[in-house]
Amino acid sequence: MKLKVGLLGAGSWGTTVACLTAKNCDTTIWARDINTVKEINQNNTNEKYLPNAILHKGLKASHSIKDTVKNADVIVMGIPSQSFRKVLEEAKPHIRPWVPIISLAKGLEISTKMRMSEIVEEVMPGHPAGVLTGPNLAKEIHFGKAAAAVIAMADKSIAKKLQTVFNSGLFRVYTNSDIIGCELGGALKNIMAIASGMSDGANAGENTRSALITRGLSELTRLGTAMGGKQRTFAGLAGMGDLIVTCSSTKSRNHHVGFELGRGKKLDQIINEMNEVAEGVKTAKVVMELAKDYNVDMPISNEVYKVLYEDNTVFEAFRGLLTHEVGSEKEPG
Ligand SMILES: NC(=O)C1=CN([C@@H]2O[C@H](COP(=O)(O)OP(=O)(O)OC[C@H]3O[C@@H](n4cnc5c(N)ncnc54)[C@H](O)[C@@H]3O)[C@@H](O)[C@H]2O)C=CC1
Ligand SMILES: O=C(CO)COP(=O)(O)O
Repeated sequence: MKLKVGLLGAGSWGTTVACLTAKNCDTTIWARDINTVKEINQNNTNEKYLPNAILHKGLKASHSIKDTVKNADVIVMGIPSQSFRKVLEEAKPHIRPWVPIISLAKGLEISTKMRMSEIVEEVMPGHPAGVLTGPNLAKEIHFGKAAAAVIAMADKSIAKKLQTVFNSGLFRVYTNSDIIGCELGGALKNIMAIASGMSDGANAGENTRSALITRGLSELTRLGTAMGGKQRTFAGLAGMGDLIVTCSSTKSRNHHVGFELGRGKKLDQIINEMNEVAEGVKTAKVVMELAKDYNVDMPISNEVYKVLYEDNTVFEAFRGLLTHEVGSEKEPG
């Protein structure tokens, strides 16, 4: 018998992942907007988030969280980080005991500095928590371009079972037991993507972008390992892989925010003009606090933060980076 997936959140990635799981499992997706529910059920489209895409014909949409999760064998959370807890709490009374809960989100909760799997453990103790992450631009995957991802869970046997839920011909899902590293890789690379976008928007050049990616990897690995992630994870799909794609692609929303900042637009205007989330904008706040808590030097994140929240210009950010002491590449600084 096919497993049943209940997926909460019908944005671009939630809808894309629902189409992937619909190939292997009975999948129901919850959308908070009734028009999105009708559109998915009647037309097999979700134009707001996946323009010109035809969704999997077997995918069902629901406007009821209860109906989406009550019979599910796996819950997938396609909700951005700042709303993740609220939606999970709404779903909680209807989720069956011990059902695994997999996060798709790449961010940290501002008020608590928590990772999404920590929120799952707090709200729903006893349920295996995991994350699906990696270099996965929704708009490419939906249109059938090959990609690889990681499912990270503490329990290897459950991760192995869930591999079969998400894996398909063109979407290759590896397992990893380092959930801390995988979640942090996904959250921290978004800030580097804003930095890289700023550099591209200001026409700084491709050598600059490459330097930002490489030093960004070093920076996120420093914080990530201090917080308990494994060094190897940051060199894998959830770290370097995701960092490269998000820092180099104009399809990335975080890169887009940085690009527009680099062209001189104000953050409020950029956000108001987008109808999708760029998680790095909020994660930058949390990361500056974590850098202090763990006493880790994060020069790129610090400059991004000052552009986002202290009215610094992109020019000042680059000057800040260029005047930062140049250490040895081998040293942590
Ligand atoms: N789009 C992509 O290519 C990828 C996105 N992600 C991550 O997946 C997560 C979800 O992102 P997307 O689907 O891309 O975002 P999106 O901006 O396309 O859509 C967000 C969805 O969440 C819903 N939502 C937002 N706040 C809500 C609330 N308070 N209550 C209920 N629903 C709410 C929206 O209605 C929308 O359906 C993010 O953390 C993102 O970083 C991860 C990999 C790839
Ligand atoms: O995480 C992503 C690709 O792996 C998507 O990045 P953005 O949220 O910046 O679009």
